[in-house]
Amino acid sequence: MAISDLKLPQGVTPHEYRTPVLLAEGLANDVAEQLRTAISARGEATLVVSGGRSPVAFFQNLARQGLDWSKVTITLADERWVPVEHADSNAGLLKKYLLQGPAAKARFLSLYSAAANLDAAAEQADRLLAELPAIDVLVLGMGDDGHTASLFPNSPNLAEALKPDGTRRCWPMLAPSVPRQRLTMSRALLATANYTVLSIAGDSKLNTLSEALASDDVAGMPIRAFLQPTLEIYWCP
Ligand SMILES: O=C(O)[C@H](O)[C@@H](O)[C@H](O)[C@H](O)COP(=O)(O)O
Repeated sequence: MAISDLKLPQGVTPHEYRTPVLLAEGLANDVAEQLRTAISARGEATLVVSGGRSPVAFFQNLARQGLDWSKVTITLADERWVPVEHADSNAGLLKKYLLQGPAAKARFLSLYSAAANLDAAAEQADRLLAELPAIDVLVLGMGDDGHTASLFPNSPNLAEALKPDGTRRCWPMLAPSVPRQRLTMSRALLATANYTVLSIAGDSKLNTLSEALASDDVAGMPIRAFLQPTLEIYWCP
């Protein structure tokens, strides 16, 4: 199966690449172009990315792009509630692969804080995100269970975090896998992005996407909240 075999809703555009290397290059070029356009228009740009295992090559390619990184604010769609030195920290991943060379000049906003507990950390991140300028580019990933960001099926707070008109920007969430304690941007905040990308690789993610397209039960598979105009889906086998 290829992404061209799926019947995508109007306004959801597939971008197919032959290999993960080509996808990482293509996505980095397109994201950089969006950021340059935002800087020309407003004098600044805001990028929200996801963590996980797959975005490393994309981050490395993006860090090499010529743009005025001092005008870019970067933050995460979601974070594991662990300090930046921890192997599972998404901020740690960004520091290692994206905030390097000229891209180290970007302003990074961390969702993580060493608060008393996860709820307090989410409240602190919520206050921080009130300062986030308009999101120009959002890059989402997707898990095989249909989660995106840290909007996990069956997590406490999921219904609140998925409210299309919710006013809270960050929620504490529990993932089924370690580290379980997560912080996620709400659906309502994520939905404000001007250019939204879903970046996925491999057949199993394509099967998950196909399953997600077959129903509109958003709580069952939170990625469904984003399978609507406008979304750019980057995929490679
Ligand atoms: O911190 C995280 O884990 C994420 O932001 C998460 O939503 C991720 O994007 C998906 O789990 C897909 O991860 P992979 O792309 O590594 O498979």
